[in-house]
Amino acid sequence: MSKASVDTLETIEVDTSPVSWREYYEITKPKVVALLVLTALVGMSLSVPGAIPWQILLPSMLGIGLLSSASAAINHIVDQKIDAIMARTHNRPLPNGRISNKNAIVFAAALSVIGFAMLYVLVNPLTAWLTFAGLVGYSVIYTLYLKRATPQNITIGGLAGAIPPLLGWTAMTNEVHPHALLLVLLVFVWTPPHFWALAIHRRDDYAKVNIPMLPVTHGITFTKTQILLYTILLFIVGLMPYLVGMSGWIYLIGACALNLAFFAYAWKLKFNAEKDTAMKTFRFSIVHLMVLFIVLLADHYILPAV
Ligand code: HEM
Ligand SMILES: CC(C)=CCC/C(C)=C/CC/C(C)=C/COP(=O)(O)OP(=O)(O)O
Repeated sequence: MSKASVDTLETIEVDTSPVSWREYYEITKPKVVALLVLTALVGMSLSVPGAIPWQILLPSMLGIGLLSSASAAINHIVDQKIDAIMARTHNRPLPNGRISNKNAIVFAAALSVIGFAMLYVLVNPLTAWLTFAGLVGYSVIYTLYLKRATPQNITIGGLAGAIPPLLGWTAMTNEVHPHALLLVLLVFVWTPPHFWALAIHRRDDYAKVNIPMLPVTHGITFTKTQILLYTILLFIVGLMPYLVGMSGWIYLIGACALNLAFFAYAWKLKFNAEKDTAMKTFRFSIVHLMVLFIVLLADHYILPAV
C-alpha cells in the first residue's frame, strides 16, 4: 500500500461503537425540547389560579414533548445532506450513518403517533391538533421550505417554536385565550435575535450549503442591526403581560432586567463586538428565555391573583 493511501486511511473517522439510545436521544434536540416544554408548563400554570391536576399535567407535558421531539427528528432526516456539510452538524447521527434513514423515520413516526394519541385521548383534541400544527410548521413548513427559501425563514418559522405556551393553556382550558397569545408573542419576538446571533457566528457554514440565512443574504452588519431592533421590540412586548394585568411586579422587574441585559448584549454585538460576542449573545438568549418563563411562574404563584 502506498504511503498516500495509508495517510488517507488514517484520516477517515470510523465509528465502530454500537448504536445506542444516545443517538436517538440526540436527534430529539433534548435541550430545545426541554425549554419548549417549560414554556408550555408556564402557559398551563398561568391559565388557572390554583394547582394543576397531575392527570392533565403529565399527559400534556409528555404529549407536547413527544411531538416536539418527533419534529426535531424529522428535521434531522430532512436536513441530513446539508448537515453533513456544515461544520456544526456534520457529526450528527444521520449524516455519519449511526442511525439509518429508515430507523429514524420509524422513530419519528412512533413518537408522533404516541404523542398525538396521548394529547387527543388524555388531554383534548384542540391541543392535539394545535401541537400537530406546530410539528408541521417546524418540520415541514420551516425545514423543508422556508429554511431554503427566504432569509425571513426563522421569523415566520419561529411561530412553530413559539406555540407551546398556547398548547399548555389549551390543554388546561380548551380555549385560545388572548393572554396565551401574548406568551406566544414573547417567544416569537425572542426567536430572531436568538437564532441570528448564532447565524452570525456560523455564517460561512450556511453560505457553504446555500441556505439563505440573514447574515449570508444581507450581511453581518445588517443582521446585527436587526438583532438590536428585535431586542427593543422584545422589551416593549415584555411589558405587555404587566400592562394587561396578566402578571405582577415580580414579572415586571424580572422582564425589564432580562430584556435590558439582552439589549446590552445586542448593543455590544453591534457597536463593540469581540470575536466571541455573537456566541455569548446566543448563549445568553437561552438563559434569558428560561429565566423569563421561570419569573412568570414565580410571579403567578407568589402574588395573589390580579
Ligand atoms: C425557528 C426558530 C428557531 C431556530 C431557527 C433556532 C435555531 C437554533 C440553532 C441552530 C441552535 C443550535 C443547535 C446546535 O448547536 O445543535 C439552537 C439552540 C437552541 N435553541 Fe433554538 N431555534 C429556534 C427556536 C427555539 C425555541 C422556540 C426554543 C425554546 C423555546 C429554542 C431553544 C434552544 C435551546 C435550548 C438551544 C440550545 C440547544 C443545545 O445546546 O443543545 N430555540 N437553536
Ligand atoms: C410540536 C412543536 C411545538 C414543535 C416545536 C418545534 C421545534 C422543535 C422548534 C425548535 C426550533 C429549532 C431548534 C430550530 C432549529 O432548526 P434548524 O434546522 O435551523 O437548526 P439545526 O441546523 O441545528 O438543525
